[in-house]
Amino acid sequence: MIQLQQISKKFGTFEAVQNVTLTIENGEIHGLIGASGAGKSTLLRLMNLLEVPDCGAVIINGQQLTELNSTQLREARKSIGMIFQHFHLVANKTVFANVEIALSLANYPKQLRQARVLECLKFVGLEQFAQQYPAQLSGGQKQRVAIARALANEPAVLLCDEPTSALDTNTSAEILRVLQKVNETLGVTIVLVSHELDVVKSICHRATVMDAGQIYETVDLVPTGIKETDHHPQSFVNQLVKGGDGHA
Ligand SMILES: Nc1ncnc2c1ncn2[C@@H]1O[C@H](COP(=O)(O)OP(=O)(O)OP(=O)(O)O)[C@@H](O)[C@H]1O
Repeated sequence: MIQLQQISKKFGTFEAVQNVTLTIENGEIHGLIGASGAGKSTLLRLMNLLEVPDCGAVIINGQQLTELNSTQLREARKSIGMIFQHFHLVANKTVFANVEIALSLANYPKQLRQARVLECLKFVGLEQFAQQYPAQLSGGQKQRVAIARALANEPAVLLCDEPTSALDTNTSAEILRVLQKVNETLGVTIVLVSHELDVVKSICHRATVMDAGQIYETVDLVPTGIKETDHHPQSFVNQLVKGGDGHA
């Protein structure tokens, strides 16, 4: 369970997050949605203390992160994975090495690392790309590597900051399907920041709408499912010329 209790964060005099209290249950996919600048990313980064709150408590599965020293925080962060809009892969390392980094940073036993990396790459469908470099991959493949890296230490929570915003509709659907599999088969709690309503509606069980650094409302959702998009070239022509729904 993720518990945010009356947390606030200022940048200079600007209050990016103001007195937010929110509980996210284990096993949920929870969306954070709102206009640009509403404070979604800041709130997400407060959940693993990438941003340190000015006041309030961040409690993950009973552990109050805001009270930990740096060694304890490093240990606690093993159970909180994170992915980003622009993937944040290391360009001069192979796909395999990118995932392995997470294990070495966590002092995962050396003799078990290779098997664990391959297991994570297999989970995201990329085991055959282990020796490629990020530049040789599509955006969707890069995001899948980032997911494999985030899963390496078997996190209980996965924080996702606009994970599909740099991707086209079909690739976005592919990543949402992987995130749903992470939630359903591994039981990982997911917090998903997005400015796209369709993304949140497709896989989230609840969503929190943010406005000007505060929670406007939290709502229950019934996920609508991930929609396939028709990418036949005629569908693009139809959308361009007729402003239709894209179905040829
Ligand atoms: N490190 C920082 N230093 C100064 N201001 C910041 C910093 N990080 C965020 N802000 C400001 O805090 C506000 C909230 O930013 P945040 O990125 O959390 O919003 P957001 O809802 O995720 O918006 P977007 O979708 O545009 O990323 C913005 O006005 C932003 O400029």
